[in-house]
Amino acid sequence: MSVTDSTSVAAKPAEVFVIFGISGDLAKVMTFHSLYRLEARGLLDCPIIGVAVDKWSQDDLHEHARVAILSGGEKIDDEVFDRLTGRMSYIPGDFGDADTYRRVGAAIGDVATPVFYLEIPPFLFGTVIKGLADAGLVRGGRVVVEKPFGHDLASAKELADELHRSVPEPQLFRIDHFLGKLGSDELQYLRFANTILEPIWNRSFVESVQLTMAESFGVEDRGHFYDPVGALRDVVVNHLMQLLSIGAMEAPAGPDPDTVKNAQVALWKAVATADPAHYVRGQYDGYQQIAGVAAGSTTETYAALRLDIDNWRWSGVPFFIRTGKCLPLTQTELRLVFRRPPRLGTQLPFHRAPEANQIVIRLDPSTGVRFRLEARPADAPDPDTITLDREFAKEGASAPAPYEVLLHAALVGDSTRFTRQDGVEETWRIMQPLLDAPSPVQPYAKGSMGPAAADQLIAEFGGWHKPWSN
Ligand SMILES: NC(=O)C1=CN([C@@H]2O[C@H](COP(=O)(O)OP(=O)(O)OC[C@H]3O[C@@H](n4cnc5c(N)ncnc54)[C@H](OP(=O)(O)O)[C@@H]3O)[C@@H](O)[C@H]2O)C=CC1
Ligand SMILES: O=C1O[C@H](COP(=O)(O)O)[C@@H](O)[C@H](O)[C@H]1O
Repeated sequence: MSVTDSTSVAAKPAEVFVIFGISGDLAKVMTFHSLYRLEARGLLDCPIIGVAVDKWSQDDLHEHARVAILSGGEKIDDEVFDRLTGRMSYIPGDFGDADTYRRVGAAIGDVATPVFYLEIPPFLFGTVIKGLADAGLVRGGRVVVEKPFGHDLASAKELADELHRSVPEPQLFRIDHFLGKLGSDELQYLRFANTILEPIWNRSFVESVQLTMAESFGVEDRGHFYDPVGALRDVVVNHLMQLLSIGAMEAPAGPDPDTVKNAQVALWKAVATADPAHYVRGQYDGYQQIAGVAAGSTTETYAALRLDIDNWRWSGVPFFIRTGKCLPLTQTELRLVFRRPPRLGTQLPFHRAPEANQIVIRLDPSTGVRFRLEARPADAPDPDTITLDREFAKEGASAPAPYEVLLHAALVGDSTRFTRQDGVEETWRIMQPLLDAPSPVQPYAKGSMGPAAADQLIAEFGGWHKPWSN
């Protein structure tokens, strides 16, 4: 079976959900809370078994769940909480010990469709997957794995080879939480459901595209994790490449998971490998003092790069990507900058050349769309740029969080929002030259928009636009 074939596993709902690593940080910040919210919405209907090394009692498990849900900002409804904890149990065990899998097997019984969620460090993926496979537990079920999927192209292939020895590709669900974001859906819908947008979403009308993921916080509490990784591996090769594909791909020819993924992969295949000459790396002042950061570290906390897509839709339109920690705001957006209009043939005595139109799709911190247009306000001497903004959700409205969306999709067996191995390899292929020949890292002040060199990267295309924030 090839890595591009994931349709052969029919979408059967999970009969049991087994979480390896339930004592970890991700479970604390995301999993318990997401499961609670799914329970509240009536979307859970199978037992949940947590597995980790710690010797937790059933009460410990419930207490961890309660603390995690409360610290996620949720007000606990006792009836929902009791229903959730009523379906949860815990198995302590060493991931390297065959007896752990025997006990998991005894707990799940002879179900045909178990779902295993591996929220564990990646060096343990192989051990746990082999343990499950050797114990005959994977069956017709699914194994959900967390990022990172390798640290470069070669290691991504090695990891896949290791996983495929125990679990075929169609049964592997790789999480990229950007695919669970509401904004990713909204961007797709906006693009393909509007007759006035699709015809202009190409090189005939668009001059350049800017993708910004700015974060106002640093990595103070996770220097150990971040320092060997850096911005390119942490968010560009995965999250921002997903966003790029959704913003630039052709409309999928159908809604089934493989057809959607084929459209994404086709887009990535058309992206030229990145050029180190068009790559700027930055590091915020003070980063080196963080616990867990190596002395003299050259890890980037900021990355800006240019990508070129060699296909009929995008040839000649540069895509500029930037992301950074400790920037002035937290905001993620995709911005299309259109070509300028020609000289105006109007008789009106206007002194100002029109600006290029822009369409901005914002994904975070809230979702929305902005149109920047030229207009002639009645009360002004000259025309001006006006903005037409629309938030996609009412303030305070609570949409499903990405992990809620993704865990539910894994439970029901819909693989559309999970990354396929050929896509993983394409995105590493694009970034590999930047890993092989990283440009020198440049310092930048906390609260700035990154190093000045990033402005040079985009200077001939009008510079970076200030992100749309409220
Ligand atoms: N934390 C986050 O916000 C995010 C994490 N991820 C990914 O999710 C996965 C899990 O992350 P996270 O929860 O932060 O990881 P943790 O380090 O908190 O560990 C997760 C689980 O693995 C166990 N574990 C860790 N190291 C070992 C070891 N050497 N031997 C045996 N068990 C071990 C932990 O046990 P114990 O509790 O006893 O240490 C825990 O149960 C990783 O792949 C990470 O990249 C992805 C996105 C966000
Ligand atoms: O995976 C990661 O993503 C977060 C950003 O995700 P968001 O949903 O909060 O926008 C990033 O801060 C983190 O460094 C990275 O590991």
